[in-house]
Formats: sequence, structure tokens, C-alpha cells
Amino acid sequence: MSVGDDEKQCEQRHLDLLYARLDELRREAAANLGAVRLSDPGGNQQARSERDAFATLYEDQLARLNSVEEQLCFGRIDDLSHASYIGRIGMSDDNSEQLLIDWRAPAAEPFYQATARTPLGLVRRRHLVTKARELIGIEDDVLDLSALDDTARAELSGEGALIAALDSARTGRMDDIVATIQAEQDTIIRGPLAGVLVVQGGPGTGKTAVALHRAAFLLYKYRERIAGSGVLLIGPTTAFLKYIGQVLPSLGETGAVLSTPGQLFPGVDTDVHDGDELAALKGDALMARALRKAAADRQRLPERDQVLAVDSRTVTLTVADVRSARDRARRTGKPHNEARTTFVKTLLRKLTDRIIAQIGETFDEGDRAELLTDVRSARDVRVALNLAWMPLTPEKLLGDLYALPHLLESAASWLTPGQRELFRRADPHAWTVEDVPLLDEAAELLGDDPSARQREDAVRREQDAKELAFAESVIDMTGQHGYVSADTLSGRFADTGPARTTAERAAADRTWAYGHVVVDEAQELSPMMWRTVLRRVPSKSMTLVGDIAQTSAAAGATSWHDALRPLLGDRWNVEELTINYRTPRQIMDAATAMIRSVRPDVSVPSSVREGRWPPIFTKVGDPIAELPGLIDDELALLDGGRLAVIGPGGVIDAAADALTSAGRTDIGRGPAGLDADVALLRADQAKGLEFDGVVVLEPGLIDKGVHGISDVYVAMTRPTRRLVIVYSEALPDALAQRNARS
Ligand SMILES: Nc1ncnc2c1ncn2[C@@H]1O[C@H](COP(=O)(O)OP(=O)(O)OP(=O)(O)O)[C@@H](O)[C@H]1O
Repeated sequence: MSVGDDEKQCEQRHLDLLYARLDELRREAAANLGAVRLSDPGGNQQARSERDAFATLYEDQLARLNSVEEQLCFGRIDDLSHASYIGRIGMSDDNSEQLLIDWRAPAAEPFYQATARTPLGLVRRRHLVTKARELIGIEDDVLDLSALDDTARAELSGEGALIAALDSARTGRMDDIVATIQAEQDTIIRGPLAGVLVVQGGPGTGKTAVALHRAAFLLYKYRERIAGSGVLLIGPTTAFLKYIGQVLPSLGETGAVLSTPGQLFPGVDTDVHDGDELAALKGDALMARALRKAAADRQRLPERDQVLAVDSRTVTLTVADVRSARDRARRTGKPHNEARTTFVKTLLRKLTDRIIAQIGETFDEGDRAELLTDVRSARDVRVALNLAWMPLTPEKLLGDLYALPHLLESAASWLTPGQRELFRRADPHAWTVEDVPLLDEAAELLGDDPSARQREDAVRREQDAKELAFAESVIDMTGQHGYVSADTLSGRFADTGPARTTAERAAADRTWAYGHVVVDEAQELSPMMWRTVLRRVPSKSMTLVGDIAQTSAAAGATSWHDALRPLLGDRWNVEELTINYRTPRQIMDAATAMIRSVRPDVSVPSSVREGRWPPIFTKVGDPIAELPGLIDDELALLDGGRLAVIGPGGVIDAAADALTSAGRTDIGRGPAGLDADVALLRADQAKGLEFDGVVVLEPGLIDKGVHGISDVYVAMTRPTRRLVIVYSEALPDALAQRNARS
């Protein structure tokens, strides 16, 4: 519906008012922050904490106000009596008159939920399209959608604004969708915090967008409950995290930790995967049992009694002594390293008593403590106790299990010799994504290593001393003597330093309990990875988004029921998203036919757009040789749009060489591809991403069974505009049939 100039001027005036208020709020927050930073609370711990809390508050406030510059206000809803404006944040004027409603507030719900069928009291919904601070378009929503006969569109809200958003060229980064969230998405975003919500949806249905907006909504609605513990968002690859990285900050939220499965164990950061067979074995829940046995195997009985030297005396440690101390330690039910304390204490007491018995009546009870110390520090004693019950790190337990076949055989007797052989590694420190849940499980079984904690404490003390020294040098340099103390200043550096934010502290702490966990591409998680994820959220408050039809991990889920029931019983709900906002219908039809040929039961979404081009199948003798020319043509057609070349690893290597030799410098591999005109990706790296155009290279070589077809399905559903399939020998069967028909 077109809108007159008067109306536009009127809306622009309101926008001006909102931006003026935003500027005012920013000035206030900056002034408050400046004042707090300069204040010296003295040495009193409580005053210091209060000052720090205020500084953090103002910093967050300022960051939030700075992040909402673009599209501050994007909507307006009118009921019979008055109009309300909807935007990224809520704002009131000095008289507490509401100027702008936060998109997450209950009052904004009708903006997203109203349809012709259920107008929710609205007479009009208006979308305001802005660039910087200027209004460039107004679209009044036809709440009377009965004019549209396409059922898939019947529930679309703000159709013009939505289509405009979908048609815009991709930038290599995901944008937020606050202005055009659809009703079925909105219901999920605003779902309650508690419980496990599974969002199943085919490609392009907005699962990632919904997951991110839901995180922002929960942080807004339940800020007091979860801001301190934070939200953990798990996405499949570092490229994907880079792709979505700006969405939450653009919504003014910084309290979320983003992680790939390969980063969930602090100290390990990997995107390397094991081969399918080994990945399936490592992902199997049986590995939890193997690790329990492996840890128990490291609590060993000596073969015979041992005579140990303690200073000038000797004392016997019997096998029975060790057995009884071991049984006692195990009965504590504590993890290996913590139960070891009981084991060691029991034996030290036993050996001390035995020496005292040897000395006989001449022993003076007052010397008992000193004798105990001598026993504890005797080399023979330390060696014997360590051999029987060594403190272990997760890395050591797992590394030994892989390196020493007899340990693996004892721990995982169900593995065949051939399977055990797969676990051997050339580099003992090269952890894979599949090792991460095993390290986490091991950490859980082993518990805290008190000696490791002492080492960490020493590092922390050293760090504090460094901060203080640094602060003193700053005071010397700036001449602020007498104005601010080094202690205050070091506290300030520490507090504002990146390592101290909630998100950073949470990411570094394996035992951090998050307030909510969101998992994207959740279908890829193995049973062992699920155990790790659940440990991060004791409240089991989770949003899991994914698509069973896109599973490509060897130990990934084939149904939500099979994946979740062993862990959660029936305590989870599924919601389904049904409309594909990304892939044009002509392309989606080909992708659907292919996936249905191996998974007839999967539900696939209907596309919102028809698209200009059908998928293009190109058979050539040598796809790599043809690629540079093809890329030139595609980029020209896309006219500034972004292109991805997706294929099997080896083919992508060859493609990168060919394009480089042809003089192309605008190519990037993996995460770097997001910043280049042409991204070169393996199918598993393309998960969750989207591009204007996609060239799928040699899909017949990716095609290995159901998981291979899922990879091809993922690749084919990435484009928003053009899909070209280039092959030399054969296409996957289902695609070949489709190609023959078209
Ligand atoms: N309501 C909406 N308004 C505007 N754009 C939307 C909306 N919903 C989804 N989109 C866009 O559609 C595209 C696909 O969304 P998204 O990546 O979240 O889908 P997905 O379900 O996670 O896809 P996949 O499983 O294929 O990775 C994105 O560009 C997203 O911004």
C-alpha cells in the first residue's frame, strides 16, 4: 500500500525524535561510566565490588546503545486508539512516556503474530525501512491476506519487507531479522525458558535466525536469572560462528558464549574430524563405559609386597594394604583424583603405624606428625603410591588409552582388533572433534587434580602481581600519584580486561553452569557429545535446532527420538518450521527429489520464492580445468553477489590451485571464504551458511550412502539465487534422474 509524503514526513519526525533520545541516553551512560571509572573506592572490598558492578553496568548499557544505531525503529502497530513504535530497544522520554517498545516485550508481540485471521486488535501494521537515520520506505501491511491464494504465504507478515530482505544480496555475514520475524518463528522465539525445545526445520527455514533471536529474547526476558550464568550457543564450525557472529551484538546482547563442538573442552580447539568409522566408535555412548573402566584400570594393585625405605628404616607395603586402601577410596564415590587423597592418606597412616609398631615402646607419640611427614616424602613411598594410583589428566588418560593397545583392550573389550587399530594416532597431541566429549567425560571421571590446582593458583598469583606492577608503571607514566592507587587501577584493568567478562570466564571453565544452551545443527551431535552438552546446563534448559535430513556426521542423529530419549526420556517438545526463506523453489524441488530418494520420510519446507533460474547441470570432461571460466561467468551473472564452490576435500584442493593459477586472488577457504568473493568449502564446512550462488563440484564423489546424499543436499540448499552442478563422471542416482527429466 503506498503512503503519502505527509505521512512519510511525519514518520521521519518521529524517527528524529527517537534518535535524539538515543543520543541523549548514550551521553548519559558515557558520563556515568567516566565518573565511575575515576572514582576511588579505597581499599574496602565491598566498595570496590560496588564500583566494579556499576562500571560493568554502564559499559553494557553503552555497548547496547551503540549497537542499535541501524534500524533503531522498524515497525509501528496501530490499534483503534493509538500507535506504538517497535524497535531494537525500549526507550521512554524524561516523563516516562514510552517512545519505543523493545521487540522482545509482550507489547510488541502483535507486530509479529497478527494475521488477517487473528488481527489481535490491530488495525494496521507498518514496516519502516531505514538507512542510517533516514526513512527510505514505508510498507503498510495488508492484514487482509485473503487476497493471496498460495497457502504457504497465508501466514506471512510484512510480505513486501520480508521479500525485500530476502532478495538483498548476501554480505558474507548473517543479519538479524527483527524487522520481519514471522509468526511461526516468533512463537518459538518467545517460548518459555524451562525445558528442552527441539526446532526441526528443513533448509533455510530460519532455524539459525530463530535460535539467535531466541537467545536474545531469553537474555532480555530472564535477564536476572540467566545474565550471570550466560547462554551457550553451539554451532557446527568456526566458519559458521564467524557467519553468525554479529547477530547477537547487533541485537545488543553480549552475554552469549559461541562455541563449536571442537571448542567445548577448554584448552582444545579443533575442527579436525576422524574418519567415519572411528567417529562412529568414539561417538557411541559405550565409550562412557570404556572410560570408566580405563580410569579404574589405573588404580592398580602391585604384583607383590614391597619393602620401602623411609630414611634409615624399611617398611613393608603389602598387596592387601593397597587393596584395602583402594577399596576404601573407591567407596567414597569420588572421582579418581579426589578419591586418591583417601587412598594416599590411608596408606600413609598404615605405613606410619607399621613403623611405630617396629620401634615399639620407645616411640614418643609426640613424634607421630614428624614421622608421617617423613613417610610422605620418602621417595620409595611416593613411587609405590603413584604406581598404584597416579593422579591423571584427561589428556593423559585418553592419550594412553589410544597409545597402549592393552589398555584399550581392557577398557573396551567389545572393539575388534581392527577397530582398536583405528584408535592409534601418529601425533599424541592432535585431538579431533570426536575426542572432545571423551576428554570431557574423562575430566568428569577424574575430577580435580589437587596438584594441578596448586599450579593454577600459583599462575593466578603471578598474574595478579603482574597486573599490580603494570598498574604502578601506569601511575608513574601518567603522574596520577595520590589520585588513584595502583591496587584500584590493577582491579580496573583486571575487570575490564577481556579475560574477566562473564562470557570469557564461562568459556574457560569446563564446569560452568549455563542458564540456557542453544545448539544449532543439533542433528550432528553424537551420543557422547550430547553428554558433554548436557553437563554444561544442569537445569536442562535448552533450544535444539536442526534438520534430521541434513545429518552427515557418522554418529549423528537419524531421529530426534533416538538421539534424545536415552538422555531426556520424554521431557522434550518438537516445533516445526515449514517455510524456506532461502532457497528458490526450482532449486528446492531438485534437492527435495534427491533427499527423498534415500529418506522418503523427511519433511521438506516449501519455498517462499520461485527464483529466476532453475538448477543448472553441467557435464564436462575436466571440471577443474573449466572452473576459472565458469567462476567468471557466475560472478558476472550474480553482479556483486557472493559465490561458493562446494565439493569433496580433494576436489576443493585442486579447485583452489586452479583458481590461484588462473590469477584469482579473491578466493578464501574455510572461514576465510566468508570475506572473499568466492568461498571454497568442503560440504561439511558449508553447513548453516548461505550464498547468492553455489557451484557444487563433483557431487558424485561426495555421494557415499545416506550421509553423502545429506552432504549434497546441504550443498544444494545453500544458494539464494543460482545453483550450478558441475560433474565429469556420474551424478548421485537421484540427481541423475532429475537431470534426465529436466
Ligand atoms: N523472518 C525472516 N525475515 C527475513 N529473513 C529471514 C527470515 N527468516 C529467515 N530468514 C533468512 O533466511 C535465510 C535462512 O535462514 P537460516 O540460515 O536461519 O535457516 P536455517 O533453517 O538455519 O537453514 P539451514 O538448515 O539450511 O542452515 C537467512 O538469510 C535468514 O536471514
